[in-house]
Amino acid sequence: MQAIWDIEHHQILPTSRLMVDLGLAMLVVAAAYFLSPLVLRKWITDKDGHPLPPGPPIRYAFLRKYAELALHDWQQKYGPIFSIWMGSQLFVVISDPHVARDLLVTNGSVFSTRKRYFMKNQVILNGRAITASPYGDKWRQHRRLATQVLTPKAMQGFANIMDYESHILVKSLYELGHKGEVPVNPAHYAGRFALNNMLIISFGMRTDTSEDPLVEKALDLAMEFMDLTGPWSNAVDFFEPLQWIPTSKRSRGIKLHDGLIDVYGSMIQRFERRMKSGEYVPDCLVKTLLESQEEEKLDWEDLCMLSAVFTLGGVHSASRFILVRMKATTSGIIQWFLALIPSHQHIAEKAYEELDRVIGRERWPTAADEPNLPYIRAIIKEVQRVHAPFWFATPHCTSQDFSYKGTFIPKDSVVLLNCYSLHHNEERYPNSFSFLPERYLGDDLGCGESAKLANVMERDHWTFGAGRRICPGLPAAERELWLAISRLLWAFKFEALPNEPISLEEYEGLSGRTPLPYRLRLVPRHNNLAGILQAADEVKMTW
Ligand code: HEM
Repeated sequence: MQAIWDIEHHQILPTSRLMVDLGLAMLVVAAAYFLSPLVLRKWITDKDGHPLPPGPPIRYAFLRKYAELALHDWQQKYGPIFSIWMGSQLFVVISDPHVARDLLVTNGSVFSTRKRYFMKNQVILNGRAITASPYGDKWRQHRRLATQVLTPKAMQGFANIMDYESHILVKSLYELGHKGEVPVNPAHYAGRFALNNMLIISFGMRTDTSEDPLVEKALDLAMEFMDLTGPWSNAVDFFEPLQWIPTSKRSRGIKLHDGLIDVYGSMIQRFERRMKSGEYVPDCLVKTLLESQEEEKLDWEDLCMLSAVFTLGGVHSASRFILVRMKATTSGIIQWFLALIPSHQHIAEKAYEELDRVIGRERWPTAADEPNLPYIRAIIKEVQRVHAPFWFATPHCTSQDFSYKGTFIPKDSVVLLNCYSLHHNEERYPNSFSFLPERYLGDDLGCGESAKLANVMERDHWTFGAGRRICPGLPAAERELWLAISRLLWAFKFEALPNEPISLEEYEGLSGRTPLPYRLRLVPRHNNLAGILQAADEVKMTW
């Protein structure tokens, strides 16, 4: 039998006994580690003795598959603000509109930085791309540059192309569906719609076919980004020693970072060549960045990451897409809308009534019609409430200690906006688990204006986050969603397939959520559709 020399007691121990002792010691250490919140919750207080927000007495290594359900249970048990430990990271979870306003908006100077998530913010985005930047001058500078092309006024410059893209979306689905005879999975086309809109805003270009190699590359990168990031998905973010182990996931993160620099870097170089040769280039993010690069002291990685996050972020959240050649599929708000509507025919009927009455059948809705179609607006808001793509927005982080209503929120806490519970607040949204667009009738505000309301209980929803980090792409996203959804409703009836139920409960994605793949029939509502769709053919834009 193998033996080992025990230095302290000067005796030989059998290896098996030593292994058992070691195993036991490790168990004790692990138990002490995972149960330490029992003690820490008493120890960690502010100078006035206020404890952390209440929460479970153990540390978690992972949460169950649909983490929002765990958080919803906890908010029912612990209240509107609670705390949990994921590994070594303390999370403070906000589930109430007043608390969200008090902390993220009123005290935005404390609650607006980002945790240096190892995978997303360090390895992949390297602290850049606005979303990964710590709160401070660099973040302010990058956000200011980016929002120049995203203001509602700047959106006017992209109005025609967004209009055109929604045309192509409806046309593609019409052709694919053969007048409702062939069931369609709309995800790829919805994704291409969003991708083209973002490419126009970022690079002043679009893809002309859904098999475009550029789309393929961008989709690959976006899929990988979604797989690798997420507020709860990476143990490596919460157990720091794991960050030093060269795992395959870590290698994928590094490869993705390099891929983003490669793909977006070469797109920027091509754009720059055109600019320098005197060729016409449209106003867009990359033009703004290149023109101000020297003055703003932007390095190459800044340029690549800013343009990448716009393209990926916009597509990623505005309407997920599908990689048809692989089994992986994704989708977003447009996907959820199309998943919901076949089982809510009475809502579709009301929408048709409004469209026929206000718009008629000789033309279809435009951006200018939005104020006159309150029911369609209400449908879009309700889809965003019931199926927000990110149940936890993007986590914020505290930059200093903060005391709030008898609780203590330490510096470096990750602060999570629990949109699932916020969106199922029965006081604000009676019958909150039902899809009821009527609840938004009379709400004439856009999401950006609604987020500024003094009475936070009147805010429409929290899908775009809150406070100083609120999504800067909101005007673009709203315009896109309006054009796509109002036109889809004008054009089609939506029918589920008898033997292919569409799940509204299950979903895919860790950092964002999209429905499981499904098919439906899109039946033209009237004969005028064909005529209107003939008016625009695909435009090939070279660059
Ligand atoms: C339906 C579509 C979209 C949804 C639901 C969405 C949602 C979000 C959310 C929840 C955040 C985090 C906010 C926070 O930290 O409180 C965010 C941030 C961000 N979004 Fe969006 N977004 C959408 C579309 C877009 C588009 C179209 C763009 C670009 C054109 C964009 C660019 C960004 C950027 C750059 C950030 C980071 C902001 C910062 O950290 O300061 N998003 N978005």
